Amino acid sequence: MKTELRLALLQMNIEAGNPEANFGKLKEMLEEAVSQDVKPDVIVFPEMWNTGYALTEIKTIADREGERTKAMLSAFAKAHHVHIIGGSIAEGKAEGVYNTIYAFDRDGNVAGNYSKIHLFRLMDEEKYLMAGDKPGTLTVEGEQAGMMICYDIRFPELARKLALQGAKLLFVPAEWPHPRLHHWRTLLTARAIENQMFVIACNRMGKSGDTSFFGHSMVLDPWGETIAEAGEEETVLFADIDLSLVDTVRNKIPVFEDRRPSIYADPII
Ligand SMILES: O=C(O)CCC(=O)C(=O)O
Repeated sequence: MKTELRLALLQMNIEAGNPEANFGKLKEMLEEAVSQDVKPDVIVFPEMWNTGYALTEIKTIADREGERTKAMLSAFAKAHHVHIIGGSIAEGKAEGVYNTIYAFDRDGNVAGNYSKIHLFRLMDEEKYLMAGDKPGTLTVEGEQAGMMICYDIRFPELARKLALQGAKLLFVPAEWPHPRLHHWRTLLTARAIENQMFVIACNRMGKSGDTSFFGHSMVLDPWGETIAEAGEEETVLFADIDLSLVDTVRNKIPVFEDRRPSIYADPII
């Protein structure tokens, strides 16, 4: 298993209500990511990349059971022998639409999935989307990893639960808009420092109605240092990480051994 990994984050524009255009854009950016001399080991996309926040029509345009997305991403992962954390999609199910990540291993098998637990009321998500009810985990190169989506990063309990389950990496697809860049950077950095894990956060850029999204996709190491950060433009952000740094940091400052959950933790954490 490799410990040194090259990551590629597809910081893309998303056309609200136009899955055809978004599938086309994603395909172009995937090709760009794998056309480099040094191939990525893991590719990550933003939140709701298939439909954007076209919530009033989301039931009609959501991907039924994620079938189209799974077919495309599984084939790509297998063809290029790459892990894919497939951003999130609007996924249509009998009971409603979920905001769901599908992740794939290098052979194109589904490695994990996660439906957003915390719906963001400022964008009316709770009126149109169903909330997931379980944390999202997977393994990447034999190491545990977790998945959260956008607003979820305001809930440190979820990241801590994933870290306690062994996650060394946390993937965060997002559609995080202006003006809250300070919150984005600070919350991601805090999740990395307090859990001593890599945080890999892929945000969209571009506009949707009156809302503009600032990009600034980021990769943070277990010290909370920024390994890579994009600007506001459409781009593939590359970053090289060494997973062994997680154990180095956890051994140096043994936060997980020093916890006193009997004093302050909710009994279910
Ligand atoms: O929490 C925030 O400020 C942004 C969250 C958000 O845009 C989302 O979850 O879609």
